[in-house]
Amino acid sequence: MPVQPVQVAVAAAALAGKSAKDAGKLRAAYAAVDRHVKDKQVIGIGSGSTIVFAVDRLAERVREENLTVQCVPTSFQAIQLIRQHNLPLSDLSATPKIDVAIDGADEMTPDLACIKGGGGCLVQEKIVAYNSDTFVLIADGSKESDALGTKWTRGVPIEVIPMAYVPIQKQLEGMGATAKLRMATSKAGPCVTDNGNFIIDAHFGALQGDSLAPAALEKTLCMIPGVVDCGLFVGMAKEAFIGREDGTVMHYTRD
Ligand SMILES: O=C(CO)[C@H](O)[C@H](O)COP(=O)(O)O
Repeated sequence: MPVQPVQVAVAAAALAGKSAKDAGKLRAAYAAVDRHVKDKQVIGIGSGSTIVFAVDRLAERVREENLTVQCVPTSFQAIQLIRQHNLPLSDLSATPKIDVAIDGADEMTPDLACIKGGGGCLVQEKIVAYNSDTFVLIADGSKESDALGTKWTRGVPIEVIPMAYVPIQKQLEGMGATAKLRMATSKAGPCVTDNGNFIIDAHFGALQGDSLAPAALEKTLCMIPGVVDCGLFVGMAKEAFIGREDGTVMHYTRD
């Protein structure tokens, strides 16, 4: 898969006080917005900490260039971000065809397969990505990996219907995974997604070999009754912008 460095223009003020990691997220986000966003587009807005920088840049461009865009959110967090920046909020009913969706990732391989859902928004993220012409990942350099499951060891996030979580957890353990029900922070009990479901984080080790290859595992997981979707995104992203701590931004493209 081709990968090459790209130039990104970022004002020094935007980087002031940022850690090298956050500066990497910001540069990646700006690179994606500057290369992909055009007037009159419908834009999918991902979730997480990196997308915050992308929405900042998007709002800046909309103001400065007088762009007309529609924003389709992937989570309640994304709705709030869109509203806070006074960007036009849309949804898949009003604008079912998305021109470009931009989103973060928890771990990504050079073929642009990734694990998503660290922030618990994987279901809507996958729906928005699937309905976009171009799905672009943005991340800092800590997300680059040779094999999924080796850097992001918290497990593949799997959104499940609450009444089914125990049998699904047992089935995942039978497949050799460490499967944990994600618990909420600042609230007693499980983490409840924007869709009213639970999340099981299933760590299988490195996702390699016949049955654990990301594409095969994604299909297997999604076939389990009660699973709504999983955080393996395979063959979806066409490009990725990765902001490394040395200040470079690497641009990955998939044929
Ligand atoms: O999938 C996600 C949320 O469900 C995020 O995109 C992913 O967790 C990356 O987050 P961050 O940008 O904070 O590293």
